[in-house]
Amino acid sequence: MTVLRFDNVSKQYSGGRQALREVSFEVGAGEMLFVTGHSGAGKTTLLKLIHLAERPSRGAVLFGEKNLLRVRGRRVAMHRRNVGVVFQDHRLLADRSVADNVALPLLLQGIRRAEINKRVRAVLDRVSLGARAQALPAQLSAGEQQRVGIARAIVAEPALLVADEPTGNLDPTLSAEIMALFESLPERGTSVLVASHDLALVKRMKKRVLVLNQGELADDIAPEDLAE
Ligand SMILES: Nc1ncnc2c1ncn2[C@@H]1O[C@H](COP(=O)(O)OP(=O)(O)OP(=O)(O)O)[C@@H](O)[C@H]1O
Repeated sequence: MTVLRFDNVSKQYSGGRQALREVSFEVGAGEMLFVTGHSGAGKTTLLKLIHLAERPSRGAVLFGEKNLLRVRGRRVAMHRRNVGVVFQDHRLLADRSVADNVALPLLLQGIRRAEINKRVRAVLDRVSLGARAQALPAQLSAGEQQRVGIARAIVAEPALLVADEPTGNLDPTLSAEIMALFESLPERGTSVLVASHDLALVKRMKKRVLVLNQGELADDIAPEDLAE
């Protein structure tokens, strides 16, 4: 089963910059893969087209059976329930506790408070932040804040998680912990697409790698073909 399909997708920003050129690939259910490339190669743009922060100039993005071109208005919020997003800069609400930040996607779905509390506790335990549930984001380290962002992105068990440089500012031990968490998601039904320019990390993970070069999909490397 295919979770995501890019069909000859191009993106030209209104400033004239061509960020993506005729990019085509598919992501299967239960797959974890990376997208890599130099700064400006188009990684963030590619992720934005998936969570509808941007629209393609040409081509189609399909999410399951759905052509995202047709997802407009109120349906955008519904689509985003199925896509968890981890931003490099966390984007946590500063005046809400860790638990309240993580609860947000479930609140938007109208889930009962008791059920929300249960799910928030479980996901905070998974990212080893059970003891910090009542802290404010500013009271946490950068790595802890990133883990809160990840907890918020996975709490609603989306079909796909997209993460933009999720280990950008983290030390190697924390990066490894976050990658281990991501690796555990496919068996729970969430596919994972991670944008990273950290080639050493990408190679270590031994997953499929999409390589972007100036907006073109220059390579689509299977795990077994990754050079040491
Ligand atoms: N909103 C925008 N308006 C105009 N041009 C943009 C916009 N966002 C990105 N670009 C341009 O599109 C190209 C691709 O940018 P993008 O952020 O997707 O690359 P990236 O691979 O994520 O880079 P980085 O690793 O530095 O984050 C760049 O040339 C960038 O300057």
